[in-house]
Amino acid sequence: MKTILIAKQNLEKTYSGACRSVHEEIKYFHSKGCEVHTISENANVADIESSGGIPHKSKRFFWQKKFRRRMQFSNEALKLAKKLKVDLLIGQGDLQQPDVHFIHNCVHLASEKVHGKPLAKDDEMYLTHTPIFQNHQFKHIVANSHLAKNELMSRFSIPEHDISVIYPAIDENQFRLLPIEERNAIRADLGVKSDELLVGLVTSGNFKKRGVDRFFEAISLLPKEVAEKTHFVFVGKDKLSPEYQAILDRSPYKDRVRQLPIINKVEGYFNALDIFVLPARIEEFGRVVAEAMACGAPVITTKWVGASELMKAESAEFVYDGESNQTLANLMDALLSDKALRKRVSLANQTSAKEVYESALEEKFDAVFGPYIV
Ligand SMILES: Nc1nc2c(ncn2[C@@H]2O[C@H](COP(=O)(O)OP(=O)(O)O[C@H]3O[C@H](CO)[C@@H](O)[C@H](O)[C@@H]3O)[C@@H](O)[C@H]2O)c(=O)[nH]1
Ligand SMILES: O=P(O)(O)OC[C@H]1O[C@](O)(CO)[C@@H](O)[C@@H]1O
Repeated sequence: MKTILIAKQNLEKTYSGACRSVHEEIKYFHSKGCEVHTISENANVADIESSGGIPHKSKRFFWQKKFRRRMQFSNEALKLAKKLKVDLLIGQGDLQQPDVHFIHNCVHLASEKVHGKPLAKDDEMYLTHTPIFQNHQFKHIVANSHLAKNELMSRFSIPEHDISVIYPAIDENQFRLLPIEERNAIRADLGVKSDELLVGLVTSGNFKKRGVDRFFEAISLLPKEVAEKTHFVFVGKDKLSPEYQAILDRSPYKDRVRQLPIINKVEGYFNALDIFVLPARIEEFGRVVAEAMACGAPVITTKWVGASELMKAESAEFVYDGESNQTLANLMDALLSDKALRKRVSLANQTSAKEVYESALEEKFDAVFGPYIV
């Protein structure tokens, strides 16, 4: 039996896309008969055990600066790997010398896209990620999109054969189109009347990265008759900054825009929407896009979102470059004004989302991990 150790500093957050990836990895290796251990500072122990993992808590060096703390975590993980005599050590961007690295964030590109400047050389994330890629401190990388793979190849000259793309998956039993009565009940609970429409942006947080400001600006640019029959919602753990609140306060439709709380059954939000919007400056994959597609939402997003790679044919017309808020407004208007178009794009998205169903993941993992677990 092979022993696997998966390291990630934080394994507590249920709304984090990277944590969800770790659960996919645990379930896969467990299903292959491996003994799967995890190490993290914080863990949702019950969840890890129910996925088939054996959780270990690393010491928390909370008094240390962030980067030093990351290095301590990395060392703790390496120590445990030695003790358990693991056959395969898997990192998620915060382990310095894994066998295989799942990369969730392109921190250098993100700094350029979100803040308009290179990542500072003393930034915690620069110090953590740069040596891994520059010094080739891995045997293989799993990137969560072609966008991420291309970035790693072009910035760090990593050879193409060292990187596989495996899109994060969606649980098709959770993220699916609900019966119309249930969808209508959720909409009614959200205060949407039968002749009104609902547009939403759902994310884990980091509103600037996800372009929440662009969403607000575009709402203001909608034709009055369209905006006044539509509700707009955004979901994420962050509080609006004063700058973003000011954008909203200037909007003629500010009373139609609301933040909704993070809830367990997030698929209810996707099912309630007439359009899902993610005008992100960068999103390496963006599970929320795939989840919204599987729940039948037409999606508007940018070419800087990895999951836009799933959007085909007519749906691909709703992938834009992210720069112009007028373009975003026009795309929203086109969908809000045309029920038949919404229906076509919804059906196309539901079909495309099948590419990332959890049931299709085993084959993709086999291709990468087969040689490690035979
Ligand atoms: N339960 C619950 N989950 C939520 C809620 N809001 C968001 N989430 C969940 O939080 C997850 C967010 O995942 P991503 O959209 O992928 O973003 P991320 O947390 O920043 O994840 C990072 O890693 C991912 C996996 O590689 C990447 O897909 C992503 O681009 C990013 O780099 C999704 O599964 C989404 O359903 C909520 O209200 N309730
Ligand atoms: O959203 P989370 O769960 O904090 O994880 C984000 C990911 O970003 C990193 O902090 C940097 O890539 C990783 O360590 C982690 O896997």
